[in-house]
Amino acid sequence: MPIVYIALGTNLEPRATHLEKALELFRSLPDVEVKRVSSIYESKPVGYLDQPDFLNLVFEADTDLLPMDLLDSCQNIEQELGRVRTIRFGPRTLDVDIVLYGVESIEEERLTVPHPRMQERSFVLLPLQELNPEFVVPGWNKTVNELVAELPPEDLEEIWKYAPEA
Ligand SMILES: Nc1ncnc2c1ncn2[C@@H]1O[C@H](COP(=O)(O)OP(=O)(O)OP(=O)(O)O)[C@@H](O)[C@H]1O
Ligand SMILES: Nc1nc2c(c(=O)[nH]1)N=C(CO)CN2
Repeated sequence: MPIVYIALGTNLEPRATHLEKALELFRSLPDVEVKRVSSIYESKPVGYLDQPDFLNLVFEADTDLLPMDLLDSCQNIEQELGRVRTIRFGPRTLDVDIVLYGVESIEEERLTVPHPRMQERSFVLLPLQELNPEFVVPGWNKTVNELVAELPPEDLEEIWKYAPEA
């Protein structure tokens, strides 16, 4: 059964509630076993800047779902949390990204894994580093620790860590 890492992000209040609710929905899926959840990280928006700050976390899960079925489940949970897609990279009640699906590299129209922007995102790499620092990321052939070390120093200064989710 592959271990997967899934990233959650939210920048519309109540942000912490959206993360809690999303984890609850993932925990209720019969084919997904949530194993560990990172701390919550707060950071300024990356990309489209004129929007509120984000809360992000990453969780680790075992799953029997094939990648596309896992993506469907992630998108269903996004919908349940009421996300309305407007501006690309813009505000959202919940964004769910599949960061890693075991050691697989996937290039499909609807799904690219490892997530194609993970290596430039402190809000993905820092929570992932908490959970699996020595994991070798397929495609980059670098560990999570090495990818974190390559982030610009300011990206590590402008991100705030809070206690792990219960
Ligand atoms: N690894 C992945 N995880 C989740 N969605 C993915 C992934 N790879 C490709 N996608 C596709 O990306 C599409 C757009 O996703 P979304 O609207 O969440 O982008 P975004 O959140 O604005 O940007 P980003 O993907 O950089 O977080 C989704 O419909 C999905 O099919
Ligand atoms: N800090 C932060 N910035 C972002 C995020 C996010 O989750 N956190 N998600 C984005 C689009 O997916 C764009 N910018």
